[in-house]
Amino acid sequence: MSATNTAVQPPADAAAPVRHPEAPAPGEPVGSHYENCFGCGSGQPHGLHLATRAGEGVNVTAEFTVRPEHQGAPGLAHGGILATALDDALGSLNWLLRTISVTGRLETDYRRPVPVGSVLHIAAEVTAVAGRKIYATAVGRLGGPEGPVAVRADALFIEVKVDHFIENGRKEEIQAVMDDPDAVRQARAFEVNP
Ligand SMILES: CCCCCCCCCCCCCC(=O)SCCNC(=O)CCNC(=O)[C@H](O)C(C)(C)COP(=O)(O)OP(=O)(O)OC[C@H]1O[C@@H](n2cnc3c(N)ncnc32)[C@H](O)[C@@H]1OP(=O)(O)O
Repeated sequence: MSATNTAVQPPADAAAPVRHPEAPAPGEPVGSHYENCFGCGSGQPHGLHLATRAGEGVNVTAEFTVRPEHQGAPGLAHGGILATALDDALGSLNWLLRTISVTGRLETDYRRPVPVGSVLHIAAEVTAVAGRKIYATAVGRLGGPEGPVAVRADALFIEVKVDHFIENGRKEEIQAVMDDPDAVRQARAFEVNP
């Protein structure tokens, strides 16, 4: 079944995505953007701890191991958690484009239940770019990277500046990030994207 909303489908005049020359090399881990991120941060005990690697194109692969704290129904992953896993893998595509963008829309199809203990093998890629709009898609498979599809999503990400976070985030967390000069330098560098 394909997406139903045209908002997540690129317009005919959208451009093909371009892998940034300073993107992580194929096979390299794509680091977490923030240690307290529920999707990829190491500082969240119940988080998803997504392990993501760069692909050869404008794409990534990631694995998410479903733990008991991720349940919705007994023994099964919560659907919102699965959407989070896809959303986070899609968010890590920022590192391939070297942009900063946030999810505007995420349309998810659930095809198979995902048991606790299983590994969701995620593949995500940017399909097109139109101005600030980044169109991307992600799929999560069970049993291996070629296994049956359990969940998939089409997404629209919107490019933002670092100020998006500074102006909207809670002061305590923003201040903590601002106190780390490396984090600020890295984030600002993403704003300069020839
Ligand atoms: C210092 C720390 C750095 C940390 C870095 C972390 C990086 C990454 C983290 C990743 C973590 C994982 C990922 C996460 O969890 S990201 C977290 C979840 N997402 C959010 O919190 C985003 C909340 N939304 C917003 O902030 C604003 O709405 C944004 C910024 C998205 C747009 O507001 P803005 O005022 O800027 O722009 P605009 O309103 O003029 O819209 C622009 C264009 O886009 C179109 N449009 C917009 N929305 C939608 C929509 N829903 N469907 C269809 N179209 C939509 C709109 O029609 C327009 O089109 P056009 O009229 O031009 O044709």
